Amino acid sequence: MSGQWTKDGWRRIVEERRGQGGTWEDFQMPTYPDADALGRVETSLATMPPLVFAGEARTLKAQLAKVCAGEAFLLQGGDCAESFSELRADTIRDTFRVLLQMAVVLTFGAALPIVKVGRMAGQFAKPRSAPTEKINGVELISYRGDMINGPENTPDARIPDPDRMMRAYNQSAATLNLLRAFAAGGYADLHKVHKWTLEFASGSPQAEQYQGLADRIQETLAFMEACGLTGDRVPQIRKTDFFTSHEALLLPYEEALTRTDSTTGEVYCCSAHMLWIGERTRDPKGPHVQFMSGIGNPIGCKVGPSMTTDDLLTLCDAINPRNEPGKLTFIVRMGAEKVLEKLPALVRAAKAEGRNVVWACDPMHANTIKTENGYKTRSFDRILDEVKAFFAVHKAEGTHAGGVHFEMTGRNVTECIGGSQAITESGLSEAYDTYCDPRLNANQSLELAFLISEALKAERQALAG
Ligand SMILES: O=C[C@H](O)[C@H](O)COP(=O)(O)O
Ligand SMILES: C=C(OP(=O)(O)O)C(=O)O
Repeated sequence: MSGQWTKDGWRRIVEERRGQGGTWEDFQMPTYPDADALGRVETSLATMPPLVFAGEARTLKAQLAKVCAGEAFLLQGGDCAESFSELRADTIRDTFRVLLQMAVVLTFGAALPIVKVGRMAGQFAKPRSAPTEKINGVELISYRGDMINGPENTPDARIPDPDRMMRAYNQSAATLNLLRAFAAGGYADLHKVHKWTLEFASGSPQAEQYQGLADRIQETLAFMEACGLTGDRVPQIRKTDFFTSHEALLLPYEEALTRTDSTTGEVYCCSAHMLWIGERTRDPKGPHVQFMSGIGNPIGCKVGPSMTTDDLLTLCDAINPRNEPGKLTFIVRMGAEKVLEKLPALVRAAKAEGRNVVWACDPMHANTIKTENGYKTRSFDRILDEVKAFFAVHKAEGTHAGGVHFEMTGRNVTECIGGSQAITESGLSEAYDTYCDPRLNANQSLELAFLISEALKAERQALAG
């Protein structure tokens, strides 16, 4: 990137493309019909309080540095797309508690701290394969997430509306407020490990397996307390760190929430602790990489099968020029076979060049299929295959399989097929509620966590010889 970075520098790239006949949609952003209204929203967002504090983003970076060193494991998960109509305390709580359950399960397998990052409190913008979609024979502007336009199948709903950014900001603030309260206010206390089981999940094989684990944790806590190691002395027993993340796709919003940290003079995007760049917008010369190259937050970057080693190293230079551990997480989403074929060269190149990166596996995005009855879905087995392949590559390369990234929900949806609940294609219609892509439900998420936990345990035992 040439010249001094500024938070609006990405606009030059968009304008240059527009000068050549391109559009905002070329960069997965909308063309707003009312430019004045957009300007007004940007100005007022820029005066709103930040959603996160830069010091929290640095804490996450420090925890991710431990992942980079093989001393921790990253669990990142949440909705494909958050929605305005589903802002409810129980929805937030249910996703949060499944993430807590998964973290407990993974801690046992990895014998490592689990860094917990939600796709929550800001995941409102979606990249799409096409600018329009045909619904019941009518061509509509594609739905791009509640922060941009509405999901209803009418031409009016699909018009990009900048006021939606303000609503996304407010919903993110409310969600984050509750997440902070849950994380530090007693809900995440390990003594409550039994209470985290969701009512509808009780009786399932995962719930039973989880209850067994919860019993062991209760016994361990009683033993620790007998030894004087109470929650007052070990704060991790009573509360947890929980961070937020989303795809930083809508750059006018991200720019408006970008601030200079008064304690360090560094610039942070204060819309979330961690931001990621999507597979469709990771062009090293594109506006998204340009924007992300100047902010101090930990950054994720999706890595699909077309990633070249040159681009990977260029992205390291652009996003992490100081080669800080914990700054850059590559989130690999290739599909099971392609991971085995394409990931080794990328891992080898980063290793040979001494690049400090976290490697995480997103087994969702390259495994989407469309069923005969018209649903987008993902198969539990394919998801598991991709995770296994990701672990196998890192084992062979002598690198740390650092984490996992899921689209999941704490609700009892039927969007992905398979798992021990054996959801079938014909059963998808029972509770198919996603606004974009299919999510794992609570049981499937926990089941996957147990299977990954076994893989982590095997890795640990193999290393111990
Ligand atoms: O979550 C990822 C993308 O937004 C999503 O897969 C795009 O879906 P589409 O191919 O239906 O546009
Ligand atoms: C759009 C997403 O993923 P990808 O960029 O990998 O397709 C996502 O994670 O929501």
